[in-house]
Parts: sequence; C-alpha cells; structure tokens
Amino acid sequence: MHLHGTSRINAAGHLEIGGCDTVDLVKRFGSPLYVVDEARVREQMRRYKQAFRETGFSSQVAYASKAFSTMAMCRIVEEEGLFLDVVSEGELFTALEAGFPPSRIYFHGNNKTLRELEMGLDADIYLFVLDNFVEMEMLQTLARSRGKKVRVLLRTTPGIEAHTHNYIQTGQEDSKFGFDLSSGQVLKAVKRVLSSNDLELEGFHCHIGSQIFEVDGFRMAIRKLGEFAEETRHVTGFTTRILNLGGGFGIRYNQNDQPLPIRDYVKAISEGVQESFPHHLPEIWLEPGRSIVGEAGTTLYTIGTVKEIPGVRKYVAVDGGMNDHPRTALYQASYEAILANRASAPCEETVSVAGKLCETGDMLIWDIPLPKVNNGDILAVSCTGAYHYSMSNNYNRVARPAVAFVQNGQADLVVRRETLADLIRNDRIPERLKAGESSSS
Ligand SMILES: Cc1ncc(COP(=O)(O)O)c(C=O)c1O
Ligand SMILES: N[C@@H](CCCC[NH3+])C(=O)O
Repeated sequence: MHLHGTSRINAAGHLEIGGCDTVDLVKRFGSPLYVVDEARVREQMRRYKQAFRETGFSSQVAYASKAFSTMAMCRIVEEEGLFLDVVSEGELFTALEAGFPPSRIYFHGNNKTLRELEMGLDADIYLFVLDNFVEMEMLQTLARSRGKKVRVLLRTTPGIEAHTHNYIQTGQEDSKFGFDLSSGQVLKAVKRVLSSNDLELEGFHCHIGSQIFEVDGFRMAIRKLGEFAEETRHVTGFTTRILNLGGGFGIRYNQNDQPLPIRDYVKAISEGVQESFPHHLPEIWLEPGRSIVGEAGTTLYTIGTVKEIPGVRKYVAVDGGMNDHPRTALYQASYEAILANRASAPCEETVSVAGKLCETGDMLIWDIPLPKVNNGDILAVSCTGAYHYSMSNNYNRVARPAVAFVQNGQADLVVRRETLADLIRNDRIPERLKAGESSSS
C-alpha cells in the first residue's frame, strides 16, 4: 500500500497516521473507523492556493462539501481560508452550525428546493449557482420579496464529458445539470438574469467530471466558455467576472492511477483562461473535493471470518462493508490495503476483502496481496477520505462508523459512532401495532 501524507510504519510495525498508532486508535474508538490525516487535508488546500499564487491569477478555491462534510471539516476549510460549495440544506446547515462564514458559501444543485433557496438567502450566502430556468424564477421571486439583489453564476454544460483516463466530446451533452451551451440555453439565461432587478450575474460555472488525470478536458471546456463569453459580451455587453471550472482533479487510489500534481492542473487551467479570455480575465474559481480529502482518509477494520474456496478465491471478511465503503460496488473502484497491526509483514497470499452485508456485491477489494491474516487483525484501506463517510448508509441496519481526525500524535473524535439507539431514533410504532394490542387476537 502506498503510504500517503503522514502515514508511516512505526517501530512496533504498526501503521501510524498523524503520529497516532492505528492499532491504538481501534482500541480507543473501535472499528470500523475512518481516520483523517488533518495535515494532509490542510496541505492539499494550501497546494491549490500556492499554485494560484504562482500563476499570479486572481482566484478562489472552494472545497466541495459533498466529498466529506462534517462540522470539524468545515472548521478546517474556514481556517485555511477557502470558500465552501454546498449542494443541500444539510451541507449548508452543517457549515452554518460550525460557524463557517456565509459570505464564503455558495449553493449548487440541479433541484434546489424552495426551502433551500430560502435558507441560503436568509443566511446571506455569497452566491447561488443557477442550474435551470425554474430555479431562476423561484430565486428571483424570493429575492424580490426580501428586497435583496442576489449574486448568481450560471452552471453550463459545455458538451464535454470527462472520464477517468480519457475525455470524450459529446457535442450536445445529455446531462441533468446546468444550462446547455450548444442549444443556446445559456445565452437565454444570461439575457434573463441581466434583465432582472433581483439577480446579479457574476459569471459561469462548469464541472466536466471527477477523478480526471489530464488537462485536455479542462482546456476544451475553457475554450468553449471563452468563445461563449466573447459572444455574450458582443450581444449583451456582459463581461464575465467569475469563471468557476468545478472540481474533478484525480487522486491515487492504486498504482494504476497517475494524477498530475495540483500545480500542473492549476497552471494549465490558468494558461487556458489567459488564452481564451483575451479581452478581460475573469477570476478563476475551482471547487475540488476528492483531491482535498481523498488521500487523507484511511478506514480501519477488524478482520473476522475467512472463507477459502480451493482453487477459486479466499474471502477475508471485515466488520464493515459497502455501507461505509460504497465505491467498489458502485464504480468498480479499486483500493489498496495493509494489515495495520503487522504493517511490515511480507505478503504471502492474494485475498479478496468482503464486507459483512447481505449482498454478493458487498466487496471492498478484489485480489490484493496480504500477509496470512488472522481473526482480529486490523485492515487499513487507504484513500477513503472522499465519498465514503459522505455516502455511507445504514443498509442491514448497520451503524455508521466514527470519524477521527489525527495530527501531531493527537486523535480527536469528530463524528461519534452511531449507536443502536440511533438506528431506531426515527422509527415509530403506531398504537395498533404496539405489543399486546394486535387486532388479530
Ligand atoms: C458541481 C461539482 N463541483 C465539484 C465537484 C467535486 O468534484 P471532485 O470531488 O472530483 O473534485 C463535483 C463532483 O464531481 C461536482 O459535481
Ligand atoms: N461520488 C462519486 C463522485 C461524484 C462526484 C459528485 N458529482 C465518487 O465517489 O467518485
């Protein structure tokens, strides 16, 4: 397993993260446990800011909450001076409760509810990324009734669909997100916003995909948006002030993944903007999620049962599964792992790591080399910081794990483990179904 960030193997032969022995972490907090290397998270945030400083471009970096949203995470985003992208009232609530300044929050989403728009407006967030005409009408009405003028970006779909290792140009993009560029929807949206007294157009947004390892897709999107912005300037006189190019920067889940350094993405994007916006340079905004927090996360599991099918496969089962680790089942994603309690032991066999849930597809890792495992060993799966806790669920009524931040030898619980009581907290038994009151008796 590649050792990311502050991960290392200590004198006891245990995996250590943020100066904390992971075997001790499991003793203290139980398993499964999400561990987040705080220094690594901060380092990634600083890399984006530093990269923009080097290009000399006016910029903002926002963290995409969807990757991993907790109150402690919002505090870190706040301390590091980033903006925050939220896509739901839950993410907004988390940020506000954590004391994150609304003036650095903006709201995304293809189907924001009335309540969400109201919540954002009443909190005085920085802006809304408008996704469609229905929402535009709703926001306009709400803004007018509050006597507010609201900043907006228009989310565009520029007809580029980026995938993990390649990108394809789709022309007319088939997407539920945003205003379509090629059919003229964006220009129509621009005209409507400009004619509104309640909305203030700041610029454009696009997000071409996630886990991207190259810069060509970004460059193509910038070119298209540059051409569009120029046309818009001629037709309406509007000059783009903010160009938000989304997130999507890839990370290293395993040895096949070769992401570019953050500096390279930022440099290519900045150069692209320079070329494609020759008359007026907009402020460049990015909203990375995965690349901020993904490699900083490690999940610790306790190994339980082992099933060997001679000549076929050896299944090693852990005390979690697709409810805390959904990306293998969802995207056939591939991960690396080591035994945290015997981190230097040589690998002796190839096994597949299964979860404990009642699904054949409940697999964490197919075919990885490990030492011979024993019941009670601790398995550390790396690169689980993004889209793991945030996508976790209670399938099979399994409680969600705890999350601990580690730094400088200190571990802080930032999300407590769910309890059995949490699992039934929202359940109600109607009077007629209460024990001893059955109508069939
Ligand atoms: C609009 C938008 N912005 C930002 C992100 C964050 O992407 P990533 O985590 O790949 O950086 C996403 C998710 O793909 C997104 O849909
Ligand atoms: N949840 C996805 C990424 C979706 C990003 C949000 N648009 C993943 O884990 O890779």
